[in-house]
Amino acid sequence: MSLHVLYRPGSLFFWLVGLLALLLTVAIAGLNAYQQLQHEQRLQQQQRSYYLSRLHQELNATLDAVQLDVMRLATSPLLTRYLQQPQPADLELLQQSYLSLARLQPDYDQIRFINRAGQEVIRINRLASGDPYIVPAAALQNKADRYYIREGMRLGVGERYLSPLDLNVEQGEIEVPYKPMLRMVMPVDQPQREGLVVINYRGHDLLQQMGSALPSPLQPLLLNDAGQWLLGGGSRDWQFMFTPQTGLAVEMPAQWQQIQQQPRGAVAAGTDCYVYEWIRYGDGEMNAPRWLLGLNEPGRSCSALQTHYFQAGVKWTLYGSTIVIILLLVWYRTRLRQFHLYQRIRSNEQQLRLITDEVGSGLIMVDRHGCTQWMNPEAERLLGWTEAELHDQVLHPLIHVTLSGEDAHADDCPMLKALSSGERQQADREFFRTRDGRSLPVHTTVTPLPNGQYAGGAIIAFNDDSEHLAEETRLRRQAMTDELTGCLNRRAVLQVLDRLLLALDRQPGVVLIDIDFFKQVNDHYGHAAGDRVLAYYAQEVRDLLRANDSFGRIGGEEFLVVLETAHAEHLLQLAERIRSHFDAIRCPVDEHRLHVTASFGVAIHQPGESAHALLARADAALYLAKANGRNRVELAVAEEAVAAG
Ligand SMILES: Nc1nc2c(ncn2[C@@H]2O[C@H](COP(=O)(O)OP(=O)(O)OP(=O)(O)O)[C@@H](O)[C@H]2O)c(=O)[nH]1
Repeated sequence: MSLHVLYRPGSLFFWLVGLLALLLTVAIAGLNAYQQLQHEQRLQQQQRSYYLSRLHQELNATLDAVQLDVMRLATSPLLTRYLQQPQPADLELLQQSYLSLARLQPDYDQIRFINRAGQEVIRINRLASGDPYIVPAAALQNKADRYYIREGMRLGVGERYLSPLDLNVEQGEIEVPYKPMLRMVMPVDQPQREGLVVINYRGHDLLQQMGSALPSPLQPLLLNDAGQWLLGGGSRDWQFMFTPQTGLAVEMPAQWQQIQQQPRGAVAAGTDCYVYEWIRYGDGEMNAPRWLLGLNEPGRSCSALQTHYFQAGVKWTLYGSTIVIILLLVWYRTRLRQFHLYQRIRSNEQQLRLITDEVGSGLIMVDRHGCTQWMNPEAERLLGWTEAELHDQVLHPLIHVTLSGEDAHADDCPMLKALSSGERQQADREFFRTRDGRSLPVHTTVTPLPNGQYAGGAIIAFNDDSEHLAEETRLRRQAMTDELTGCLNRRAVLQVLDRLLLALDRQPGVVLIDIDFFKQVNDHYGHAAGDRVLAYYAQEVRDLLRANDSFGRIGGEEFLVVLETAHAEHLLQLAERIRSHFDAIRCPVDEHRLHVTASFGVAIHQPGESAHALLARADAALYLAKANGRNRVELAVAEEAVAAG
């Protein structure tokens, strides 16, 4: 009957579980956001690498073509022959071949062969229309003071030199419109240094191609080794040609520091993000400047992804936490309800226990097998057993007995009937064996239990019926007893006779006793004295009878003795014994001692004879005794004898 709960709502355990769930949610949201971020970062990295490599390829492809041409010109057999034996015809052939190349490559602004003294030997220029032409010998200049000539002369055999990318300067002035220019130089060695082949490459197309290599809104970036803008800086492009102190070193020194230290990376530039990579064209035989190649992601900060996923992480953490908190609240509410319910059940249980403790009936609960599960104090008191002693004991064979104290049959057990039928059983009179072996009369009701833990079991409610039984017995006895004399009354003694007549193996006999002249006792001593006489002689008769004999008062001063089995002689002897006893004794009434006699009519039952006929014959014998002088015994004659007489 006791209930248990594991924990209260709001207990430490509850909040620990809640906290754990919250932490778990935050951890899952965080981990998820972190994994997503990593995935996105990988994708972003791949995308950036891809776009950078496209720019790089664009640059390489263009410069490879220039390099191929400069190498072809520098190692030309015709040039070798001319240098060994200078012939005007070979010079002209060389000029024509340079001119042809210039026609094929419109981006080649100039193609020159310059001797080791820095003097131009062959020079192809372009007109404003773009058509190439051979610069006449008179217009050829000495370029020994130019930086690219000095750089070229310092190269080893087979090496090349690529100049920085800058704007073309003509006669000390920056040519307008701007003409971005690269110079690729390769020495000519036969085997000693004879001079240099120089191709001036116009970078305009290359920069344009790089500009269109990226999808919008990405923009290519190209800066020189000093961080000065060549491409992608808008108005800052080529600014260094006019003002040397420009570029990233000036614009954003902190980021420039980082850029210089890292071969590749990304830096924030205002609201933009610059993704960069340091590159250098060519292999080990190419002496080329370092460039900063990059792409600009306008309007997108470098930490956009982290910010996005941080915000997503925070958002999902908030969502998750909200859901967890709602679930916790729902859980808390449910637990609270359960707890209140539990408290109510416990309080009901306590009330029920109080009620069952205080109730005047014994209560026993059995399970479906009839085994005791619980009993109240009254049941313990009535039976003398404790709950612990009877717990799980099969109840019926232990306590259910018959009136005579023998074990009751299972078919007659109301508890077993209720368990098997599921119907309430009521029994007005059963007997339970107490612990000390007494038979306790009980009034019992057995109610099956339909639901709950003990479904299929039953509650046995019983009350001590001892007093009721005693009262019943007293009333029954009273109903059979003659109040005045204490012997059986007329109805009871005649019932005894009727019952005996039904038993075939018996031959009952009767003695009818009538006190003589009783009227005179009444008349002389009073009615109360008469009563006392009646009681006195009735007791005297009782004393002379055996236990099996029945004795009752059937009329005013008339009594009947019924013997279960009798012979005429035996019956006559009994009647005579009573008669002589009456005659011999005196009944004390006040100061008097009364001598009272009686007359007796004796009859033996004849087969088939009714009680009425038997009594009629006894009455006839009594009448005869009265008629013959009273204080005597007369045996009734048999029916045939009466008929014969
Ligand atoms: N005191 C008392 N008298 C009773 C009781 N019942 C009947 N009587 C009286 O018993 C008397 C019976 O009288 P009778 O029938 O004439 O018989 P008797 O006087 O005994 O005469 P015999 O039977 O012929 O010897 C009556 O006076 C009744 O009133 C009783 O319970 N108590």
